[in-house]
Amino acid sequence: MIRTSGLVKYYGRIMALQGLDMTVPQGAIYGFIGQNGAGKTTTLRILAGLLLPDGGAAEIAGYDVVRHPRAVRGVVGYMPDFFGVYDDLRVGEYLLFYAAAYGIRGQRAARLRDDLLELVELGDKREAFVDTLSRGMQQRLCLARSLIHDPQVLLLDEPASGLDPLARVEMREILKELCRMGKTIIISSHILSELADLCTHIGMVTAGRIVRQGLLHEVLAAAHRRNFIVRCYGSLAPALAVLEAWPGVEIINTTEEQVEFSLSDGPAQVAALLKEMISSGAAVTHFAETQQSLEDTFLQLAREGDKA
Ligand SMILES: Nc1ncnc2c1ncn2[C@@H]1O[C@H](COP(=O)(O)OP(=O)(O)OP(=O)(O)O)[C@@H](O)[C@H]1O
Repeated sequence: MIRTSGLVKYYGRIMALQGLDMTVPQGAIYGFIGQNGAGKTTTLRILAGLLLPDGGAAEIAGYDVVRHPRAVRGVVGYMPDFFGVYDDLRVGEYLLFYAAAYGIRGQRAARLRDDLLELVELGDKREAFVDTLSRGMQQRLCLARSLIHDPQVLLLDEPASGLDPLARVEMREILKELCRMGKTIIISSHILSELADLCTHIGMVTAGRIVRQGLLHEVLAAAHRRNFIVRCYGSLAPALAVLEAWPGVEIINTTEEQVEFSLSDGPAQVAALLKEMISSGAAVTHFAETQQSLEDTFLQLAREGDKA
């Protein structure tokens, strides 16, 4: 449905995209996760046909974004991370204005306006001035605007940014409804946990490259190193010496009381490691696994991506 290969984009000397390969299957809600400056907006703008790449290729619903920009704009709805609203324009007029830009007028436009306002739960705000809406309502109006030409694909740049928790839940419910309607959706965010219970797929971008992508649960499972904490009675040095020599161990943090480390091995290796610590003289009082948060998983993936 959406595919980029080796996508490259420069801003002057800055190489914002460094060969980005993205694959988004039809009907997916694809969480496009990356820290500030990773290249999310640049990728989405290229996919929306608003920016030309300097190298590589991108295709949406069979259309090449460089060779068929008009066709691409017809199948894509784009919601930017920053958008302006107009003074002295009512909510209903705002949507009619965008409908007219797509050549939709008259009764058809009025019906569309009402249906879209219903979908984004702004039915009772039709006559309100756009600049009096709350941030969450403006985001939903912008989403309605991006749906005006019934696009198959939605590109949403940080749609939940600046929203309070309730407004986030409302946005999430609308996106799930759009997914049920058969849309393919890319949502960018720098917060993995924000997308984890919404997305079917995930792509993690670091420094202009995708470092992991695929089904959400597969990406998380592949990334899932397990974190442990070990404490000793007396010196930690014997335990630390074993950890430093053990293949696959990454020491995360050492204090006077404890060592925190991560390991990707299964239970047999974990047991062997503990046994080795004890036989090398460590008086282990505590050896336990800690819960790794989604954010930790993301940071770890980003680190692994940087090393690759
Ligand atoms: N118009 C521009 N001129 C110069 N550099 C730019 C421009 N737009 C983006 N960049 C740079 O390109 C890189 C990627 O930026 P991009 O906005 O695509 O990242 P992002 O992942 O969307 O970040 P954010 O979450 O902060 O929006 C960054 O280093 C950024 O500073």
